[in-house]
Amino acid sequence: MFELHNISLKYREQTVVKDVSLTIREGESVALVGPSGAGKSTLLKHLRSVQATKIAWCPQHAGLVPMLSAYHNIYMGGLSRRSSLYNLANLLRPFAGPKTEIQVLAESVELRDELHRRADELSGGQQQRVAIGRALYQQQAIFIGDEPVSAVDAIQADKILSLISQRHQTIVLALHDTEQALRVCQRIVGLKDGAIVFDLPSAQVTAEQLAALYQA
Ligand SMILES: Nc1ncnc2c1ncn2[C@@H]1O[C@H](COP(=O)(O)OP(=O)(O)OP(=O)(O)O)[C@@H](O)[C@H]1O
Repeated sequence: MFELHNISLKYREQTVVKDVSLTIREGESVALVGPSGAGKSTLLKHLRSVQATKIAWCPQHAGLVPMLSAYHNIYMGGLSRRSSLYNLANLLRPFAGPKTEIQVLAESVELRDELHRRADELSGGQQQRVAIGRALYQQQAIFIGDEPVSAVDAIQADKILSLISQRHQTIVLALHDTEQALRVCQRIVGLKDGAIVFDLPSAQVTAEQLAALYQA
């Protein structure tokens, strides 16, 4: 799925990911963990760019269209599967097919009454669940999520992450909550200052390794 060899990534003159090598195989679930600014988002964006057509993408900031309903924002995940004419007509009056699909999807991310409300009238957690719905509606094999459940309560977060796992062959997530990362992903990649500090099966990651990652 991904094979990076000694990759460095920079913004203007500043290198923020340094000499990283990382291979991710089909079927793996991988969590990137590490302190703020470690380079997790930058690395995820790079992974997204190398497999652009195969990725369901859930960014850190939901990036919803504020004046459109939750329904239409989720529908956007499937835009590329349909013609422009179909998409335009569906914007004016939703067709039965996508309407049913999106209702079912919305239920699965615990959005029921919110589906026809404007995105900018939803809470942060509701907006994040719309963004997850939009990513799920992309119906791709690989899910890349940058803190996809950071604004959702712990019980909902676990349910949503297991839904994401069920629906994708391969998942790569940046997660701040290391316990959640250990629960959800089989493999943990610890990043610090743009470099990989450890890359281990979840069962082998120790509390000391995690603590060291977050020490200044
Ligand atoms: N668009 C940008 N332009 C310039 N520098 C950036 C940009 N985005 C991120 N950076 C810098 O790159 C470094 C890595 O940022 P990145 O967002 O990848 O970290 P992160 O581990 O995802 O952090 P967080 O957990 O806070 O989201 C940081 O020093 C950040 O300031």
